[in-house]
Amino acid sequence: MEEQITMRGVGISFGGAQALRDLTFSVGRGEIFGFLGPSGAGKTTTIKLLTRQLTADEGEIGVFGEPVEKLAGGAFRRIGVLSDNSGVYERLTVQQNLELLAQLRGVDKARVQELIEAVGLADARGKTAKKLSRGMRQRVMLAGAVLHRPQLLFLDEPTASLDPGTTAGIHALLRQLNAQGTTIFLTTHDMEEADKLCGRVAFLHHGHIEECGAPEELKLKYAKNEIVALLADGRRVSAEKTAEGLDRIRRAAGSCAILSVHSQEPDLEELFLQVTGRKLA
Ligand SMILES: Nc1ncnc2c1ncn2[C@@H]1O[C@H](COP(=O)(O)OP(=O)(O)OP(=O)(O)O)[C@@H](O)[C@H]1O
Repeated sequence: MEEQITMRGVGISFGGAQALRDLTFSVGRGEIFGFLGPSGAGKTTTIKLLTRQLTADEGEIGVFGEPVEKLAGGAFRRIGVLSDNSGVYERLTVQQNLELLAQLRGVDKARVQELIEAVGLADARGKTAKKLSRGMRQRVMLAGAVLHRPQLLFLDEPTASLDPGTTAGIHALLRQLNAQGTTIFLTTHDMEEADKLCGRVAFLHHGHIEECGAPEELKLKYAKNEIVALLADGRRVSAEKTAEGLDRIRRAAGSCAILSVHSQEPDLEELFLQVTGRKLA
């Protein structure tokens, strides 16, 4: 798979405190890659390194197959970023904000209309930015980040503290962009979001990747070697996930019907706790 992002042995410290150490991972073209970690784990710092807002103390960083320090202006036009630094002009309306950006990026106005609809702001297009709710503002910034159909999109906690409806709308837009070819690097501490959206996730803990893989793969890897049967009399019987375990359940059930047998798979939240010893939020 053509690599859009690579990091090898990357480290950075701030005033003697190591924020990232030996960070090594890559993201291939067309992926939605989730970078998961609690507050302070180093997620934003990683995005800043990948977008050249910071320089690493050690290691190699590549974007579009080139060392990040060699990326020229043209390459940056293929990148979109939504982060804490993203902003809107308070006195301009939703539409004016996006039209201004479109003009700066040489994007046609029809794309602005298309995105205003896609992020569900058609009714708010004439509202000035200072009157927007947090969720609306976030959607304007997201529309701004993807106006130019970037090949690679960095999203720093795109749905943090948004209501479920707005979150679902943003997820739909991200899936659509991804289907059209945009590779997405997304930080979050919402495990459900990661599970729904991401093909692969990395668990970041104290500036280091502790685990990386497809959510389903990780769930299987850390699945307890256990099956649980639900019996018709309401009992739950658990046993080892082997032929003997199944026999044991049959014996325990006796003449009682076995309604279901499930293997115990952890969700990503439990997995993160298991791998890092720490809760995500
Ligand atoms: N410019 C800076 N100067 C000093 N310390 C910094 C700077 N930027 C980040 N840090 C420190 O580096 C560590 C990682 O911060 P970072 O913002 O990358 O975490 P994060 O995972 O994005 O957290 P959050 O989810 O709260 O945004 C933290 O300990 C933070 O205090």
